[in-house]
Amino acid sequence: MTHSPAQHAATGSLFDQLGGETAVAAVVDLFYGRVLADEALAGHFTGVDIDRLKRHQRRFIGQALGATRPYSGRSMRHAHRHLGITDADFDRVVAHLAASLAEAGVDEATIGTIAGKLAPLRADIVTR
Ligand code: HEM
Repeated sequence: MTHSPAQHAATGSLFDQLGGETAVAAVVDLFYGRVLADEALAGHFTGVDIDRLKRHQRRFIGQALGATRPYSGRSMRHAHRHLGITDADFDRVVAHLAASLAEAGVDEATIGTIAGKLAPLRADIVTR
């Protein structure tokens, strides 16, 4: 993260507070580093184009944080329905995202806010 959240806390969306596209891209890189290193999850990503996935994830997370540039990928249900994702998988992925945000210097309260935005997606992403 190039800016500490505190420098931006007074203005803008959560996206701007975190440092915009550059900061989100850094978090997404850390996030997939963790996910792909996790033996319990890596199998889901065999054969997946990770660069493309990172691009979509940057846009998706950006939008969830209030960026004006819209996410134009598939719905979460459509993107994940063939993957056989369990509740445990979902929990691991959210934990890796939280750890990546912490590693990038995002404070606990903001991480909680972001996790709260992702929690409702469980019903669309978990398929078994
Ligand atoms: C908060 C939770 C999650 C979010 C916000 C999220 C977000 C996304 C996004 C934006 C895409 C791209 C969709 C597209 O290509 O149009 C995607 C694809 C994908 N996600 Fe997730 N995801 C989440 C949880 C998970 C979990 C728990 C797993 C498996 C352990 C997973 C595995 C995948 C895979 C393998 C793809 C690529 C599918 C393909 O290209 O066929 N995701 N996800």
